[in-house]
Amino acid sequence: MRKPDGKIVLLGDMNVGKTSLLQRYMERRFPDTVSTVGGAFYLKQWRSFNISIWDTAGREQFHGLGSMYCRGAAAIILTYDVNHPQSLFELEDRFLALTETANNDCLFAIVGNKVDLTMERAAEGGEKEGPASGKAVSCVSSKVSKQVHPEDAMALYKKILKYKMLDEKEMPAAEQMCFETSAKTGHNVDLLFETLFDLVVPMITRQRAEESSQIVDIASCKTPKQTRSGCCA
Ligand SMILES: Nc1nc2c(ncn2[C@@H]2O[C@H](COP(=O)(O)OP(=O)(O)OP(=O)(O)O)[C@@H](O)[C@H]2O)c(=O)[nH]1
Ligand SMILES: [Mg+2]
Repeated sequence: MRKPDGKIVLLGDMNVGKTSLLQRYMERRFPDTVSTVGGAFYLKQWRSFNISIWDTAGREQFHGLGSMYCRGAAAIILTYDVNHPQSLFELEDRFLALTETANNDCLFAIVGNKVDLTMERAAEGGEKEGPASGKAVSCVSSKVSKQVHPEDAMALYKKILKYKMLDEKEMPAAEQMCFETSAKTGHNVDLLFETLFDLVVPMITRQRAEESSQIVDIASCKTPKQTRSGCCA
């Protein structure tokens, strides 16, 4: 098997939907999942590059493995559940420290999953009227209002850049790197992965160019003339 050219890692608390997002993207379906044990990866061919995408376990007992999976990562997808604020806090508290082993110029995406479970703002207003209007409230939705807003994710993104001492002007903007997704409906899932692939490919190309410029042509190196050592011959 050819060695992958780049690595992307999904991190985040258990149950936020990391495995489901990856399966939605790679297999175009939303199957039943079981909580991940350890980690697993898919290989994605993007243009002429081979990118590995690693799914990790969110369960606390596997936490120690996280930094191993992040080693050499070109991008990390920090995933939370838009209905559980704690899952966003955990990203900063528990998961950010695991990314120390990633590349120095590693990209970060912050992904709020399960938006399909939240109430559409448009559906809240519009047609819906109270008893005083004489119109019945037409639909009773089982959806709940969103607990975490995109601004919270963008604030975390900016915080991460500061923490990593990355220059905000040189990194992609928060608006580009914070996503709300649904692995169930597929909402924004392709956009998430393909935005990252398009950002990671130039990094791989740059890295290769740097590596090849550092290769020393041994054949062209002349053997230095034998000189007598010592200073007082
Ligand atoms: N409604 C809805 N449910 C989702 C979505 N994504 C995942 N789920 C459900 O959430 C549960 C957990 O999903 P997983 O993908 O296994 O979560 P995980 O983050 O991989 O969890 P760990 O492997 O334990 O870290 C499953 O029951 C999924 O079906 C989504 O976008 N919408
Ligand atoms: Mg999983």
